[in-house]
Amino acid sequence: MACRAMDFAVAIPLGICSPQKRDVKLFRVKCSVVSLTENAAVSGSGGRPWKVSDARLVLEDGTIWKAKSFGAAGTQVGEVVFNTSLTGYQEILTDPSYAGQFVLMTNPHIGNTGVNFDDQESSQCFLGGLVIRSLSISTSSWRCVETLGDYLSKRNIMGIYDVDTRAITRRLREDGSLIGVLSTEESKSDNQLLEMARSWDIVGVDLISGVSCQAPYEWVDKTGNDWEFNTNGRPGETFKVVAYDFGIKHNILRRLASYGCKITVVPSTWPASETLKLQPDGILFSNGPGDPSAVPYAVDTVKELIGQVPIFGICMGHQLLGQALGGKTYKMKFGHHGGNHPVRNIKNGQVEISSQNHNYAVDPASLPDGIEVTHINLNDESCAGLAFPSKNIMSLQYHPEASPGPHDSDPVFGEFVDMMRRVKANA
Ligand SMILES: NC(=O)CC[C@H](N)C(=O)O
Repeated sequence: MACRAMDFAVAIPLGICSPQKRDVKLFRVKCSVVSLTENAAVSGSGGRPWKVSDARLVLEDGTIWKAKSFGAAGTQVGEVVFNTSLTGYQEILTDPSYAGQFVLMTNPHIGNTGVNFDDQESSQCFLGGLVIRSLSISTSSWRCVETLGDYLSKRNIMGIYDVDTRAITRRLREDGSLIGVLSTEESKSDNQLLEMARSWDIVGVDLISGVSCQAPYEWVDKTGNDWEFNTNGRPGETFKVVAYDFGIKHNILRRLASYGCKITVVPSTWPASETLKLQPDGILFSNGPGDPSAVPYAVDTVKELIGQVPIFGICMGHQLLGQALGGKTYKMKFGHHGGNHPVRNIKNGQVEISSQNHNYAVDPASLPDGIEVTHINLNDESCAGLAFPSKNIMSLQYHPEASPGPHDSDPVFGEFVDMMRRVKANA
């Protein structure tokens, strides 16, 4: 890695700007830049380590936010959601549940650790784009293999920076998630982009079919020894799990493998009858993008499998279980997205600091008798977990596989294994 001192022009906002007009002052500072190669530091114009060009984010409420682009150029429509994680931008970029969405990071400083290929949650970026306040002018991490900008460019994902993310977040908190259009194309007028935003919708769209695997496969990767944090109580026996891929994150598979599961991953449309032929000890319904009401075929599959073998649902999987059990899901105002959301585990009274990414939730009042709410989101008291003990079902609305710093939610994988062991022993 090469390290050199360079001059950079840095835009500093003077006070709070209106969305239409930025009042910025440029001054030059001396910075130390760590680049991946001698040339990579000057991949953009004017000696800057990133490409600089004008971009706009046009929201369906008619506001226009001037920004600079990095990553891919073009025009893209999506739903804007804000994520309160301080870091983990790479896991966010590769979480298939963000398909169709622009992720706005509330942490203003993004990109400083670059990107590595070990932390990916899937092999692709499915999100619509990334919206950040400040793109780090230097990249420094022993694990880094690429800058964030280069990573996005190669994957044709748009990013914008130098935008007032705090003001947009406040708007989303007041008005709820909004559809927006990101564009680097000067030929498109503001009105054209606004029209695009207003004529697009994410509700009712099956986004799962675009992210699920095409054919079943066996998961072989394990949580590497360096990263393993839970070596206690590992069962000696192996449990066969079929994992439905609605947009599955690799760490769900790694944590299941770490707890002794042998996993077959199957596509979202995989018939229940074929799953039962594999004689699994348990079934996992994964996370996934979009509206659970847009995938009735998945709800039908879940219905057919309920009561057959122990089931664990995560996020979209939890929502599909909620519907399959006769309950309703609803769209939240701006959802939960971040690595620092408190959840109360009602079973043991403990509070878990959790990773979350969802815009829909299960309405617990709509569920039939016998189903228990096991977890509550402490930010808004919404349902964060369910159990249906008589049918050996458990589910979480958030992401126990994520390691947003704490590993508070990891033991739930052990609970799933215990449930499979119990059922196997009584068979
Ligand atoms: N992470 C997920 O599985 C998200 C579920 C669903 N797409 C939602 O937004 O609520």
